[in-house]
Amino acid sequence: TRSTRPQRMLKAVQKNATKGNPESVISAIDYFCKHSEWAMNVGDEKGSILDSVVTEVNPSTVLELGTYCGYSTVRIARLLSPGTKFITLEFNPANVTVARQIIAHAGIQDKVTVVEGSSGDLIPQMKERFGITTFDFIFLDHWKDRYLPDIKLFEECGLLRKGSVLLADNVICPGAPEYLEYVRNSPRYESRYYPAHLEYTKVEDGLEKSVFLG
Ligand SMILES: Nc1ncnc2c1ncn2CCOCCNC(=O)c1cc(-c2ccc(F)cc2)cc(O)c1O
Ligand SMILES: [Mg+2]
Repeated sequence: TRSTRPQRMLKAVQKNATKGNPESVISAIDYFCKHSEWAMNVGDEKGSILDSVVTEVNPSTVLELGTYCGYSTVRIARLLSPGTKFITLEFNPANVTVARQIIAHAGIQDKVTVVEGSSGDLIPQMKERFGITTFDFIFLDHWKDRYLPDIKLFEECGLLRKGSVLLADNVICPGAPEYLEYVRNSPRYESRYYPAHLEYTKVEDGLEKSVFLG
């Protein structure tokens, strides 16, 4: 049967990227998406903003919601200090399989744990299953209508501390209007919008960075 887009992306990485070199994996995926097939990776423009926020926060604990093929996972992991606890959640088992292989090709498999499941089920398990007290940095890139319920879940589960940074992809396209309204109007967050474009297109999109104030 016909391969899937993530499988074709994996083949492109295995063919064009140098094993153990995260930068070459990132470039190979961006090249594939620009010249072969568009895919919903955060991409290079928004990816550079992601890089700068991760570098600024220098987190000890990281959570990513929505691994997909592992592109942003590799972007984040390559910037983390040794010993950082990094967990990424992916709902689709076929994507988990592809992501693990792309992450392994980049050589950062020891820096991150890929967990299969939905955010609503897994977030309440973070403390008991992974020994997390709070997350320093959270990247939201999963179902856009889960952003708001999940940020409330983080609060309820005591997974945020004063200064925790949440960075949300696609707040314009596909959009997360209820999430934006919440973080921009809540006294418990300091929010800032980073304008950019939908990955590999000229369509307007951007990232919202929200700092939990405690
Ligand atoms: N652990 C978890 N818990 C819950 N749900 C989970 C999960 N893990 C995965 N999922 C399921 C959702 O995963 C994918 C979410 N991402 C997107 O849908 C997305 C879509 C576009 C896009 C598409 C078409 C256009 F025309 C324009 C834009 C662009 C993006 O940058 C996107 O990120
Ligand atoms: Mg996205």
